[in-house]
Amino acid sequence: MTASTEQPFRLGTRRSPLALVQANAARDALIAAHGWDPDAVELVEVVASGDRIKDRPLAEIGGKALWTKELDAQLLAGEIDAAVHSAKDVETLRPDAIHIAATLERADVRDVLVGVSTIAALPQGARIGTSAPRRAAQMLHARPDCSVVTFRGNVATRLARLAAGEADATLLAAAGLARLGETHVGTPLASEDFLPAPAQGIIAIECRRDDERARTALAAIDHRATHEQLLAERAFLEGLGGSCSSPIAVLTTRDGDAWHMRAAIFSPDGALRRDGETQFSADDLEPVRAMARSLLNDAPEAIAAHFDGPPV
Ligand SMILES: NCc1[nH]cc(CCC(=O)O)c1CC(=O)O
Repeated sequence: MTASTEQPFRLGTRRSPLALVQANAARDALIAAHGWDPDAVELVEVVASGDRIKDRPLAEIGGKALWTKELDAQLLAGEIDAAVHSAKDVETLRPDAIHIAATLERADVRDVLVGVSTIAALPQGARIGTSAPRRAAQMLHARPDCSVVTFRGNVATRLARLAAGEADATLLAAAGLARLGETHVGTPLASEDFLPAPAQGIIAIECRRDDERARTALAAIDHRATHEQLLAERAFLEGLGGSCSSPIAVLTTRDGDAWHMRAAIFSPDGALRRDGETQFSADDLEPVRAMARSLLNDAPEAIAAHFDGPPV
């Protein structure tokens, strides 16, 4: 396809530096997979409400739709053909007319600790800068003496707030740091010890469910193993009725021909933690939903209160 014979493929993206790197990765993948001219894919920058409101925790200002609402509207209005997202920021329940058509190969799933070299090296009573319930709870579970200060904004903003002494340490996704070229920052935490967020490290590209042209174009860049992990982790989230205000951690790894999932849910203060694990195959996610059910059934109220349970 060339831009002269057909309309360019319009890829919607947020405007943060990380979002733009991710959108360019999707664009490069499309161009390479189809042998398209560089101008056959056009990036369309969209301002998300989450990028405008920076001083309050996400859970307080309405959750993850803050990252998807504007891109969804443009997609449904036909102003863009697809939207590129950090899959981690895409809410569990999506409009019926929108379909996750492709995922790029999952990057490093780990969180990076910045400010100190290990969790054990945190000074007594250290302040952890984060606004992610999972990072806060998991860290407080390991270090109940620490406290959490709300840290939002893009990666550069958070690093600047750490440098300004607003916290003693912060946690950032290795995937995001790497995409921004910040590989020298901090120390990655082993994913088995500090479990990642559902979908961390995955770039997802959505299109209209009924748009065959876009679906075909995007199928060519889909990384199947990543897509399988994403669907499984999203099924787990759905089974819990979890949102971005629920402290949920999950790690999916290959186990021979099958997949293995480890998960943990927490009370927000980190005092309580429940762990689960299961094996599953991509064509049967029931074990994943069963794990969500049994975790919730056994969870004390201090944990369960932050989950809605499976959809009815
Ligand atoms: N919540 C913001 C967000 N969404 C996705 C990433 C990183 C990239 C990824 O996980 O793919 C980040 C930054 C961070 O958590 O440090």
